[in-house]
Amino acid sequence: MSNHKLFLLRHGEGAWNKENRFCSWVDQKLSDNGVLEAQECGRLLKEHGYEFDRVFTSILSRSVQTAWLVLEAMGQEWVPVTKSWRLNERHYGALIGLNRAEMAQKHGEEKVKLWRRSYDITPPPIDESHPYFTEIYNDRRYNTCDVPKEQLPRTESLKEVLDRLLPYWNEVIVPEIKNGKTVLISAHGNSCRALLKHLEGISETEIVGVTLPTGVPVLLEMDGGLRPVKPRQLLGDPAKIQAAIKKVEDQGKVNASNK
Ligand SMILES: O=C(OP(=O)(O)O)[C@H](O)COP(=O)(O)O
Repeated sequence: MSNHKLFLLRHGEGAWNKENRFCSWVDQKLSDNGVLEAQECGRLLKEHGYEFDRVFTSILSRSVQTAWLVLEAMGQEWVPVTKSWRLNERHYGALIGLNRAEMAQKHGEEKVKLWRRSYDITPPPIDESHPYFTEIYNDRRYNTCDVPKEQLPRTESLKEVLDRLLPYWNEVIVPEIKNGKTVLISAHGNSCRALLKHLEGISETEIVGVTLPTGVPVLLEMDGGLRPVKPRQLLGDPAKIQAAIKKVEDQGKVNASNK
């Protein structure tokens, strides 16, 4: 049997990617540039001749909007799209809304890197006094989850993202892939990193060095047991992809440009 192809995609640039703020569960839309990134991603996938059977997104608008734009650019708008909070971005707790460069100024770049990229460090939880608490937890979308609202996270490490994502991956997405379906997961920087860690067996130390740029599809080819048969491929111009990764890494530096 031929290998399975799985595509992971971090949505196009959102308004807060541009402002260098931890966005997480705040529902920002794509920026104008993010719309272009998603459309360009769809054109690239179409040029390669890829066809999707199923698309999975989080319940945050930027991942849903990206999936729509990609499918539209590919002429595959009819493909079923399924949404789950389990693909949401990592819940950044009390860090939500804060500017990364200002945090680096205050706490040091190393600390910010640990908050952003380590496997098991959990930021302080969000509480009711946080400026975005009500906006997040009063949002109707969180009444639709498969756990009661009170049990939704108030902060998460990458490990905790993987813990809530894995049941959905195993019970909903894996059967589709094993049935021969080609799947696109349009999600977020850290929900995609968590899944990559699981699929590629990346160590807790090595995952710190994995950063995903916005709007760049990651192709994983896997055998029947869903073990990768070759290294992940980031599709597109390698120089542009490296520059985009550096831009995300630099967001945690004191003199990040926010551009
Ligand atoms: O909302 C976020 O990610 P997203 O833009 O992939 O949805 C996070 O704020 C990403 O932040 P990070 O790159 O510091 O982990």
